Amino acid sequence: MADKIKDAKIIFVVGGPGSGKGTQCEKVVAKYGYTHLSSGDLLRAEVGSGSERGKTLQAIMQKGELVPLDTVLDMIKDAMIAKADVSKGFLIDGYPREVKQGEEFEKKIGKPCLLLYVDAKGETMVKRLLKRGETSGRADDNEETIKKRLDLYYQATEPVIAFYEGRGIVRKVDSELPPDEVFSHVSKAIDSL
Ligand SMILES: Nc1ncnc2c1ncn2[C@H]1C[C@H](O)[C@@H](COP(=O)(O)OP(=O)(O)OP(=O)(O)O)O1
Ligand SMILES: Nc1ncnc2c1ncn2[C@H]1C[C@H](O)[C@@H](COP(=O)(O)O)O1
Ligand SMILES: [Mg+2]
Repeated sequence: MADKIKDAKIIFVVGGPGSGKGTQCEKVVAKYGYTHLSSGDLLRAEVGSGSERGKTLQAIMQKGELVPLDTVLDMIKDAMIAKADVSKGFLIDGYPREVKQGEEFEKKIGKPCLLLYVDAKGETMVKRLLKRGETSGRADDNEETIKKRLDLYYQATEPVIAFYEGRGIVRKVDSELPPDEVFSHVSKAIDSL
């Protein structure tokens, strides 16, 4: 089954909570027709299904913690396989969250050709998430959980960027700029592939 995706074009989209990963991915989908898979969205879909597994996931996500690696990797892999025949490339948004996740992804799925690093200041991310929380309905868009998500990002996810910098595949975009300006830099990174 995994043979179907072994040669797929894979882009990791990494950045802090509220940095603008999802916003940029939507624009990439519109321009390049890539398949956008957000690990957070896949997990929220499972929560929304009302399953027992969803209940366990909800409790973890509400606390701003990471769900177990195998759970999230299996979900991504299944979603990739489901789209393999029609996909021009995959945007994996919100994964890897820690170096181990990247290593396991490469063992079970394949290697990324690009890591798009969506960078914004901590205070900007907090402001954006509090604003988003007014309408998002996301249980983790509240002050207490945002702080935990941000701390975890700096502690566990920033080392992922350093790891892939060693491979020369990281392109950093300044997400303090307006979304369309950020996207012009994202486009340059993708066009350089
Ligand atoms: N460049 C930008 N300038 C101003 N606002 C932005 C920008 N990019 C995104 N936003 C807004 C849209 C959302 O309301 C909010 C968070 O963006 P979003 O794309 O959902 O972040 P994200 O996907 O990185 O967050 P999360 O990790 O929580 O899923 O900020
Ligand atoms: N890659 C992931 N590993 C573990 N947990 C994850 C991953 N992606 C999402 N999650 C959980 C934990 C996050 O706080 C929530 C929301 O994710 P988001 O990318 O902000 O939508 O889901
Ligand atoms: Mg998102």
